[in-house]
Amino acid sequence: MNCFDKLKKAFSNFSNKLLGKEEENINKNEETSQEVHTEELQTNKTTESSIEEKVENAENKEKITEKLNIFNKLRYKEIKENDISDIIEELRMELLESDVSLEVTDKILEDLKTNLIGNKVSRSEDLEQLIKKSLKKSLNEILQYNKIDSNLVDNIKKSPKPFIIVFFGVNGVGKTTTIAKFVYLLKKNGLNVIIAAADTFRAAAQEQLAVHAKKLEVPLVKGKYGGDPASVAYDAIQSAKSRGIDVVLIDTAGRMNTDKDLTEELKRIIRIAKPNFRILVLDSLAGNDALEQARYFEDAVGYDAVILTKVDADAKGGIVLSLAYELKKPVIYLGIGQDYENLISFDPSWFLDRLFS
Ligand SMILES: Nc1nc2c(ncn2[C@@H]2O[C@H](COP(=O)(O)OP(=O)(O)OP(=O)(O)O)[C@@H](O)[C@H]2O)c(=O)[nH]1
Repeated sequence: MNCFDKLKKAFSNFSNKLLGKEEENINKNEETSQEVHTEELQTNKTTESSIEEKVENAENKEKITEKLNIFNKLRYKEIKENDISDIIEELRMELLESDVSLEVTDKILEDLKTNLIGNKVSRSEDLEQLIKKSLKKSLNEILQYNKIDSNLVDNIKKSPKPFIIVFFGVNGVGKTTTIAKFVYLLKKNGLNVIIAAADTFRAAAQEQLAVHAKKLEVPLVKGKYGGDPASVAYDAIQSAKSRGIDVVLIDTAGRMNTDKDLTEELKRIIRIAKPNFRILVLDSLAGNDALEQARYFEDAVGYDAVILTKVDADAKGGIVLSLAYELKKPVIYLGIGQDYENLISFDPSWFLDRLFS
């Protein structure tokens, strides 16, 4: 699965540039171009313009090599801010491009500067370790809000029944699909479930959930198109109570931050259903918009945790850090495909391993 690769690459690029590892590649490329050059000379095909090009390439190469040779310049000397400022700026760009927010990027780079500047290193391995240690420590601090004591399924098992969860988020992020995956997970854990199709706004949403409910063999409480979603949630909860069902999952209509009426409606569903747990569903491909959505829903209704969907579609990963650091919200599951089993627990250690393996 390709995910978080961009973020991983940003960190490894920083390390490689500082250690001059890329120089080896440039030298290899240079050898190849020398061979081509010799061939050209032999066949007498060298033109004036190609010579000019080569001079220019050689000059560029010199500049790049000088830049890449940072470690050789730093060896045995105290690292100064000036020595690393260029590659710190390059890392800043790469982190921002990986959906890491400004605030989180600043923290990572400040930590990196604090840990590197003033140090003396004689071996490249020591510098590599120093960089890795600094980055891992920063990310661990950032991700501390992701370290929750026990997972949601265990919490549900320990709590009084029915345990009520409401899912919300903007249109098309994957709420309905995620609910279906969550039903599958709960059933696998021996819990029985009822779904409240409280999206009475989008006609097809009820049918989409009905298909899942049938396949997963769980009861579904539907509402009329345009009807009151809060009463659908209420009916499902009453039904769960009378039938001894463990968990009520409430699907809600997708709503944009501009939908004032739908936001009021969501507040009403929450007031009436009194959920034990509120989940914001975010699309990992939404970039900075996802962070904006997270801020909006926090101000509007508040939530306990995030499920990040479509991570299988080469998610960049920065959003996980921004959510934890800026909103103090944990990501608890990742959607990694469209099948029921494509929902995995998010584990910060797994995330760090993925970035630094
Ligand atoms: N690749 C991939 N696709 C996903 C994932 N989760 C959901 N999708 C797809 O995203 C699309 C939208 O999913 P829905 O579950 O309908 O989204 P929704 O948030 O309920 O949509 P609205 O009710 O319109 O707001 C569908 O095509 C899903 O199959 C995931 O983890 N990975």
